[in-house]
Amino acid sequence: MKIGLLGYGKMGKTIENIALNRQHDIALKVDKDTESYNLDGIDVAIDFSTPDAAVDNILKCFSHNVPVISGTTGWLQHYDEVIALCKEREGSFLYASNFSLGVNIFFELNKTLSKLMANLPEYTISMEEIHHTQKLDAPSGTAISLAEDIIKNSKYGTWTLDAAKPKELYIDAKRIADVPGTHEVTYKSSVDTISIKHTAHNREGFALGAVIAAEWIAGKKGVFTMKDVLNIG
Ligand SMILES: NC(=O)C1=CN([C@@H]2O[C@H](COP(=O)(O)OP(=O)(O)OC[C@H]3O[C@@H](n4cnc5c(N)ncnc54)[C@H](OP(=O)(O)O)[C@@H]3O)[C@@H](O)[C@H]2O)C=CC1
Ligand SMILES: O=C(O)C1=N[C@H](C(=O)O)C[C@H](O)C1
Repeated sequence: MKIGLLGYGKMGKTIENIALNRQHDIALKVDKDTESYNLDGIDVAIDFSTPDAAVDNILKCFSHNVPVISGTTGWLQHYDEVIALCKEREGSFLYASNFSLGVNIFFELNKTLSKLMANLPEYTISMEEIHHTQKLDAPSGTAISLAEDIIKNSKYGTWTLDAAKPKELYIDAKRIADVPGTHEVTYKSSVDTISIKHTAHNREGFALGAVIAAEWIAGKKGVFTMKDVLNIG
């Protein structure tokens, strides 16, 4: 498969190694200095760029009829318009806030736990996410996905980064050098604490999931999620 890497930073380079090991060609590498790029002959594009660049990259793939998967976070205020354009242009698109198998299992655990806790208002829920200091967005896309699933089954109407808003689900977004990505959800009452936690040890799980998703979407049309790829949940 000929892969185009839209974004060739920490994730783009990790994806390149895994894709080459799985016998794919990296036919295009795009970074901030790329003035324009040509998608001719690309089977699937993989976007791990920046919050400001992701939407343009994705729309360009729709225009050139190239299936695209995106792991870039921090652009979700445009998600609905991107999906509408994908459908209008009969494109192929998959966004995941986190491509790792472990986090996708963690998403399912989080949903199950939130349903079990739905009628127990004595528990206060909070979240913590920790990432490296180069990360541009906060909270992480993964934390937003977890929060949205918790909110559906809780008294909270929205999430917040402000600990002084007790009616909202608090996400403590910490930035510490070299941390690839840690997420924890905690339910606390006066008598006990329940918590679930996922810790990424490196970026390889994210990158392998992205390459598996790229292999899966090749030749398909539509809007997909990692649940379609992994057949879980
Ligand atoms: N969904 C998931 O599983 C995961 C998602 N992420 C997300 O992926 C994104 C990238 O992460 P990471 O690789 O760590 O970040 P990096 O900062 O290491 O890489 C970003 C890359 O995007 C490039 N870039 C900047 N502008 C453009 C543009 N207009 N078009 C194409 N590329 C551009 C940068 O170029 P230059 O090098 O020249 O600056 C750089 O190569 C982030 O949003 C992050 O949150 C990260 C890990 C897992
Ligand atoms: O920027 C990162 O590094 C990561 N970003 C994703 C997110 O925002 O959730 C996924 C992962 O946690 C690493």
